[in-house]
Amino acid sequence: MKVLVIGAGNMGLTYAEAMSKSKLLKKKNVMILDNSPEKILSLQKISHFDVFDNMEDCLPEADLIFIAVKPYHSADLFAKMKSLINPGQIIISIMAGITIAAMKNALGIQKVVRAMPNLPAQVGKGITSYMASDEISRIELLTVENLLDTTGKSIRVQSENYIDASTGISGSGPAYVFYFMHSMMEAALKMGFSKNDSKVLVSQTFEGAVELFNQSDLSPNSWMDKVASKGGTTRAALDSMDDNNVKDLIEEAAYAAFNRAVELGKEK
Ligand SMILES: NC(=O)C1=CN([C@@H]2O[C@H](COP(=O)(O)OP(=O)(O)OC[C@H]3O[C@@H](n4cnc5c(N)ncnc54)[C@H](O)[C@@H]3O)[C@@H](O)[C@H]2O)C=CC1
Ligand SMILES: O=C(O)[C@@H]1CCC=N1
Repeated sequence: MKVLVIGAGNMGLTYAEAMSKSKLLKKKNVMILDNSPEKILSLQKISHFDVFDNMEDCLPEADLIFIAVKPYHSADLFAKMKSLINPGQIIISIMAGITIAAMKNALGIQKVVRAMPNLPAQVGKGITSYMASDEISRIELLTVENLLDTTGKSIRVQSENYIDASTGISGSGPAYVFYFMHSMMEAALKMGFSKNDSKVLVSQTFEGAVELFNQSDLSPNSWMDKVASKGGTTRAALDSMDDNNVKDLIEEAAYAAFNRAVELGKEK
């Protein structure tokens, strides 16, 4: 099996590396295509898979094609792909918003998977939601799932609405966590800690809290109660967050990303 990744950016490169290191594919079975001359130059220096700058040299060879360009580059890309693609090939798109119907229509093919991964895929801790068109067989679906899982975990959903929704939760979610980390690091700096100590205090707090959560069945609320003593410091912080509607604002932010994903799918 040969896989072509189109777009050697944050996500495309992550998938190419994860797949080429996995037992599913040999290094030489992963191809990567980009149209940026600088990207090609840097890839040729470091990468252990075949690098291409010309679609005609790689697309016809591929059984499976990962599309990892920005949504606003998709129309141009589809126009270039259309005459080279064949109906047996499987497309896996990780582009936010771009629907299965739009890809089928633009490429004139039927076997399409739409997936929404996230950036922790770079360290094998990604979470991907995905949905496949009916024309993908069970065996093909298993292969797709195995490839997606080279970057972490995955869930299959039955409606594309959940792909847009998961964009608002897990796709964009790492940035919300970094936002929270940044705010806590700023507070630590203001309190007089060095940059390095601020970083350690915050990162270890996040890592420890996530580990506690993962190793138990307790809800986040139950864990909050374990940290907060009656009349104590944590209660003062949580009350301040409640008074400022932080919970509602976070929910609103997640919905803003969800709605933007839906909008992206409607843009030409
Ligand atoms: N960055 C993230 O955390 C996530 C991104 N995504 C989705 O992944 C996709 C890629 O995002 P990033 O990797 O962050 O973008 P990026 O900008 O890092 O990479 C995109 C790459 O595509 C290349 N490219 C553009 N047009 C091309 C063409 N016609 N042919 C070949 N190569 C072309 C660019 O030169 C660039 O190297 C986006 O559609 C985004 O919605 C999904 C989940 C998470
Ligand atoms: O911001 C974006 O549009 C992409 C999709 C999810 C994460 N990054």
